Amino acid sequence: MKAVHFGAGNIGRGFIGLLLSQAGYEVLFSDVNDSLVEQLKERKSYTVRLANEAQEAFHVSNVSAINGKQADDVAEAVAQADLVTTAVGVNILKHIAAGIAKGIELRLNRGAAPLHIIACENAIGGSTQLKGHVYSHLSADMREKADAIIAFPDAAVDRIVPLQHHEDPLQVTVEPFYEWVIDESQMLEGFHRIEGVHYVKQLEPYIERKLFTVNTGHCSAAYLGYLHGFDTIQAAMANPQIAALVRHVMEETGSLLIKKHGFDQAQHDSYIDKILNRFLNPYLIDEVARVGRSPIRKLSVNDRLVRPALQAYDLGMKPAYLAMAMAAAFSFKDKEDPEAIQIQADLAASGITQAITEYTTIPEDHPIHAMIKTQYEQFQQVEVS
Ligand SMILES: NC(=O)C1=CN([C@@H]2O[C@H](COP(=O)(O)OP(=O)(O)OC[C@H]3O[C@@H](n4cnc5c(N)ncnc54)[C@H](O)[C@@H]3O)[C@@H](O)[C@H]2O)C=CC1
Ligand SMILES: O=P(O)(O)OC[C@H]1O[C@](O)(CO)[C@@H](O)[C@@H]1O
Repeated sequence: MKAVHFGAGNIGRGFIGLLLSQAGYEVLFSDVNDSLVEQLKERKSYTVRLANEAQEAFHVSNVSAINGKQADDVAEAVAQADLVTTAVGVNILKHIAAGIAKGIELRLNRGAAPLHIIACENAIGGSTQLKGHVYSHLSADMREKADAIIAFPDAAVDRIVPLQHHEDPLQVTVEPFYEWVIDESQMLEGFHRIEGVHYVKQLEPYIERKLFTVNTGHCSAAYLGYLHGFDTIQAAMANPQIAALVRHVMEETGSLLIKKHGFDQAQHDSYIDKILNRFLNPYLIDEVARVGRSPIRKLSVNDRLVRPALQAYDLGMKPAYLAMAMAAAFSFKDKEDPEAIQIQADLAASGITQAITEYTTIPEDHPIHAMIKTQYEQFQQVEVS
C-alpha cells in the first residue's frame, strides 16, 4: 500500500508518517523543503523519539520523498496512491490543491481505484476545505466523476511536536500521546482501516473537544506567557497565575462542550487535567512563538478562540476567559510572525475597536466585543506601566 503525505515536517514525520509506516504503508512525502526532500530520498528512513524518561526510539523505514515544486511528480504520486494525507498547515492547503487535482484527473482517466484524501491539520473541516480547493481546479465533468470515487473525510489530530533542531535533521521528538480521529461517515464503502486511527460516525464532538481544549488552552498559555515575558510554554505554565487563567479558559470551553455534546463532567475534568500535564512535559521545550504562531488564523471566526466563545454566548454563557485570551492574542507582538506584525500594524493604524471586528468578525455591538476591548485596554495599561 502506498501513501502520499504532503508536508514532511514535525507532524508529517513525527505522527502521520510514523503511524502510516507502522500500519504497513510505504510513505512518500511531498515537501517543498529541498534539503528535507533530498535527505528522505537518500536515506529512506528516519528516527522518531518519544519525549519521556525512556526516550523510546522508532525507526521509520520504507519512506521516500518527492519535491512538491515538481507538479508532474506530485500528480503522478497522487494518481498511484492508495491514500493521501496532509499536514502542511491549513493555509497551505490551497497551494497543494492543483497537484492533487491533476493527480485525480490522471486517476480518473486511467480508471484507477477509489481514494481517500485526509487533511491532518488543526482546523474544523480541514479535508472539506481541501476538497473545495481541489475541486476549483477540476471541470464539472471531472468533479462529477470524482464524487463517485474520491472522498475527503475530515479528521482531528492531536500530538504535540515542538520546533526542534537535532544533529540528524530527519530525527523528530514527539510527545508519547497521540489521537487521530477520522469521520467514517465521509468514507467510501469498504474502506481500509488504518491501525491506530479512531473512526467515528460523527466528528464534530471530537474535533471541537480537541480544538477547544488542547488548542484553545495551549494558545492561551502562549499569549499570556508572551505578555508576561516567558519564552516557553513550560516556563509560562510554571507561573501559578497563568496556569490558573489557562485552566479557567479550558473550563469555560469545557462547559460549552459538556452542554453542547453531552460529555460527562468528571471525564471532561480529567481530560483537562491530562492536557495541562501534557503542556508541562519536561522532556519537551515548546516555544510560545510556535504555539501562538499565526494569530490572524487563531483569531478567525471558525478557530479555537472565537468559535467556542460565540457558541458559549449563544448557549447563555459569558465567555470572559476566552475574551481575555483573545485580548492577549491581540497583544502578541512576535516580530518574526508576519500575522502578528500585520495585527500590530492594524492596531496602530485603526485601533482595537476596528481590529476586533476585522479579525474576529464579532460586531461592535456584540457583548463579547466589549469584553475583549476592555481586557485588551487593561493589558495595554500593564504593559505601559
Ligand atoms: N506540531 C504540532 O504539534 C501539531 C501540528 N498540527 C498541525 O499540523 C500541520 C503541520 O504542522 P507542523 O508539522 O507543526 O508544521 P511544520 O512546519 O513542521 O511542517 C509543515 C511542512 O509542510 C511543508 N510545506 C509547506 N508548503 C508545502 C507545499 N506547498 N507542499 C508540500 N509541503 C509543504 C513545509 O516545508 C514543512 O516541512 C499544521 O496544520 C498544524 O496546525 C496538528 C497537531 C499538532
Ligand atoms: O499548529 P497551530 O495550529 O499553529 O497551533 C499549534 C498547536 O499544535 C499543537 O502542538 C498540537 O495541536 C497544539 O498543542 C498547539 O496549540
